[in-house]
This record gives sequence, C-alpha cells and structure tokens, in this order.
Amino acid sequence: MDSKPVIELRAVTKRYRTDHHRVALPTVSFSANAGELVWLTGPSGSGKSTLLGIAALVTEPDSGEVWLGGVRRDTERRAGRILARQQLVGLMPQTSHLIPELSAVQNLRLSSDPRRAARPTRLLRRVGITHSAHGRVDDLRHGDQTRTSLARALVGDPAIVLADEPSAGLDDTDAAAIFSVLRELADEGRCVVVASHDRRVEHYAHRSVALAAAGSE
Ligand SMILES: Nc1ncnc2c1ncn2[C@@H]1O[C@H](COP(=O)(O)OP(=O)(O)OP(=O)(O)O)[C@@H](O)[C@H]1O
Repeated sequence: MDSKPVIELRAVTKRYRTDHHRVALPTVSFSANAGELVWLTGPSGSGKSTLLGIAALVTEPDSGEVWLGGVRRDTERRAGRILARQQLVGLMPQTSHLIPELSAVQNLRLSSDPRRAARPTRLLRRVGITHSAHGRVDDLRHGDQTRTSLARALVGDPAIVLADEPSAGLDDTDAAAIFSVLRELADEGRCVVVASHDRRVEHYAHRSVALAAAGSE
C-alpha cells in the first residue's frame, strides 16, 4: 500500500459567502491514503459535505492547503483544478442530480470524456444494475438510482472516490451493496472517503474520522 496520503488537507477552513457569520468548517486537517476507506462522521452541520467538497476541488477553502496525489492543488489555476478533479476524483454527491428522463447508461455517458470513460454497462453491472440500465432513471427504485450515482462517480476511473451520505434512505440490502462496492474500490487501491451518519458503514471502514460539532471553534 502507498503510504503517502492521496488526500491531504492541511488546516483548511471555510465560511460560505451567503452565510459568512457562520463557520462551515472550523480549522481541520485530514488525510486519507490509497487502499483505505475512511468513514467521515460528525454531527449534522459539522462540515462533512464541505470537507468532501474541498477534497473534490469543488469548494475553495478560505485558508489552508489542499494536496491531492502529492501535488498542492489550491494554488493551481482554475483550469488546472478542473483537470485534476476530472482526472483524480469521483464524487458521489448527497443529491444525485441524475437526469431523470435519461437512462442510467445515458447519464453515465454524459458525465465524462468518452475517450477516458469506462464502459457504462460494465460499471452499472458492477453496482448491480443490469436489466434496468436502459430505462428512464426516474422509473428506477431509489436504491437503483443510488447505485447509478455510484457508477457515474466511477466513469473516469478515479483514484479518489468521495461519497456523501451514500446510504441515505436505503434499506439494509441496498446499503450493504453500496458499501461493499465502496470497500472493494478501496481494496483495489483507491482512496475512498464516505461522509455519513449511518453506522452501517462502520463494518466496511478501515478507520473513522470525526468532525467536531459546529460552533466549537
Ligand atoms: N452552500 C452553502 N452556503 C451556505 N452555507 C452552507 C452551504 N453548504 C453548507 N452550509 C452550511 O455550512 C455548515 C456545514 O454544512 P455541511 O453540509 O458541510 O455539514 P454536514 O456535516 O455535511 O451536515 P449534514 O450531516 O447535515 O449533511 C452548515 O451550517 C450549513 O448550513
């Protein structure tokens, strides 16, 4: 296993402009390695989604350093950060934002450069979607929409997989399926971080990191 962290956030902080009086993420350092699934936990509003957004290069921190793949990213130009995100990160957001009238296959095709994309049907099979891959996404069960969202995060063959509350609203069977795939991805050598309130992930995680309650800084 590569012992150098794949994700390293050094003393990052964040306040959103629209709610500037509130600290969304108090000073936090966080790192995760290749080959591990890290469970990011902490009370509601402690900044789990914000931290994932910073690690995904979607959210800019106000201070601190963001290192991905051994390279400092927060000082790169915007275009460089976008490229790094596309090449390194697969993000499964809290809300899936799938296009409802398209099929699962079409949603996957839309989300990445076709020259680099893994075959959608293979990825969908990996998460347990076979016969429903070509039907409209809004006709899928919630569990299958979540599986589709996970498959979509994998189209660029990312070294880093970030999942935000991936088991929200799922029954035990679907939750186990999602967590099993996330664990397999870590066992393949990817760096996987799961932000979740759901204790069912504990069984699949190598370790957990808890963010402190909001207002503690
Ligand atoms: N886009 C945004 N604009 C303004 N404030 C935001 C935004 N996103 C999050 N916040 C605020 O930042 C704080 C941290 O939110 P965040 O979603 O990162 O926490 P969380 O730990 O993921 O919460 P939850 O477990 O409820 O998803 C909260 O006070 C939240 O209201």
